[in-house]
Amino acid sequence: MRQDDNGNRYLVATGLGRAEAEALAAEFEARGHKQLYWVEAVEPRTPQRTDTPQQERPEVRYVVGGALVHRGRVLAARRNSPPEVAGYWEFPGGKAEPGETQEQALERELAEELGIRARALRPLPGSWSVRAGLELRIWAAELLSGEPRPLADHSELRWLGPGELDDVDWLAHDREVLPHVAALLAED
Ligand SMILES: Nc1nc2c([nH]c(=O)n2[C@H]2C[C@H](O)[C@@H](COP(=O)(O)OP(=O)(O)OP(=O)(O)O)O2)c(=O)[nH]1
Repeated sequence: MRQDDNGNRYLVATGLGRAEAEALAAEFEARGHKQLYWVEAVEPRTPQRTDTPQQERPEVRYVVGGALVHRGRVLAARRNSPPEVAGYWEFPGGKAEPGETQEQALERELAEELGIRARALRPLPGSWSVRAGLELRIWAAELLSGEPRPLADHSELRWLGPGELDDVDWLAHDREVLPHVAALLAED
């Protein structure tokens, strides 16, 4: 898979064994300016329906979470709703509106939810299906101004240092991106 610096994700190659795919990804990664390459395991192909009318294919919408890094720590936010995710920790953010880029959506959501100005820096590898037609992406982001406060969707905020990433009960998808977040903290 390849992801460009706008968060657009492309299938580069398929049908390769893990080792061959990893080698190819490493080769592309070494050459690709501002592009991320990685390997994903896929289920064996199932027969595709070819008669699905266009209007039945759901449009994909993105939820963008921000790994907001500041002074070597990342911000975790505890959701207060809806019930199925309440109490769990996430990277604050929300759904992109039609016509909005992922960066714009993240910067708007962080302003609305936390009362801060932040800048989206780059997408971290990975994409997760929250439900049909809704994909989660996590972006690295930096704090430009303000002190985050839980204004809307969260009951609590915590700045986590490199040794504290496992200290909160993350939503399952967010947990998968933690190795990349740890790498961000090491860079900061
Ligand atoms: N914002 C955010 N949502 C996440 C993360 N991980 C994760 O599984 N989700 C899920 C929880 C929700 O089902 C969905 C995001 O919806 P949301 O409630 O944050 O989006 P929103 O603020 O635009 O919501 P709304 O105004 O449409 O109600 O994605 C994450 O790190 N950040």
